[in-house]
Amino acid sequence: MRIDVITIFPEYLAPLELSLIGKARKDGLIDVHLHNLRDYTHDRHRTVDDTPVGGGAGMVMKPEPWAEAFANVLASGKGESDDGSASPLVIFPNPAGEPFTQRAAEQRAEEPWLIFACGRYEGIDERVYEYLADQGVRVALSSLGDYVLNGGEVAVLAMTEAIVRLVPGVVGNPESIVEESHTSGLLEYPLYTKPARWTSPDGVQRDVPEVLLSGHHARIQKWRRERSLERTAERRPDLLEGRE
Ligand SMILES: CN1CCC[C@H](Cn2ccc3ccc(-c4n[nH]c(N)c4C#N)cc32)C1
Repeated sequence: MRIDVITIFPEYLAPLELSLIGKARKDGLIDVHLHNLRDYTHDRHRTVDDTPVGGGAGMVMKPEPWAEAFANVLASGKGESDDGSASPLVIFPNPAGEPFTQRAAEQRAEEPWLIFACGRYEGIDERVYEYLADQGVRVALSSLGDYVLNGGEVAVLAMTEAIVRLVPGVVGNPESIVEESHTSGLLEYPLYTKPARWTSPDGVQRDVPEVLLSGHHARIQKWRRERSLERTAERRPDLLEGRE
């Protein structure tokens, strides 16, 4: 998988060199390229924004630098993708976008080439989306959640982690991405490790649930499913709507 990120803050994406994603890059499972949108400006101040037409607060990102950046990234990616024919999915993190869910992460993990476009200020001139679509580029607007961030970079970090961990070979034990929250459609069951009895700093002796020490896998599996259903009903009843 190739991932390109266009941003005015490439340093925000430094965490993509760390941990699981960093190792996937070293192992050649993914190829990440960062692009500074300001490199596609031609004025002394490297201007990427201007006032909103029609009035309103804040600034809007100008279309010209984005068009130049996409022309460059699309050309460089086509040249480098394995069969040269991969067509990218361009993802704009956007609070007005479709919710980014585990299902969306699974779908994006199938893509050979993703381009993330990080907006800032009040957002990007609408004509950029229209222009890309008219060029036949697949475009998706995805929202990380129902709250307002200051730009797309934090969303790209989260989306990239959720997507890349599903790429075959990235996570050592594929089993560990099967039972987790949201993959099964339910919230994850409570987790415990050793010691079986922990005396917490307040002096309370806290035991691991007996069933987990029984070695009886069917009972353990039943207990875990019951706890998942219980906490999903309590914290996220919306996930249970429409289930059998
Ligand atoms: C006051 N205005 C309101 C509109 C957004 C402006 C900041 N901004 C500019 C580009 C941009 C991209 C994503 C997000 C964002 N916010 N929340 C999420 N779940 C996002 C996602 N994905 C936010 C962004 C600030």
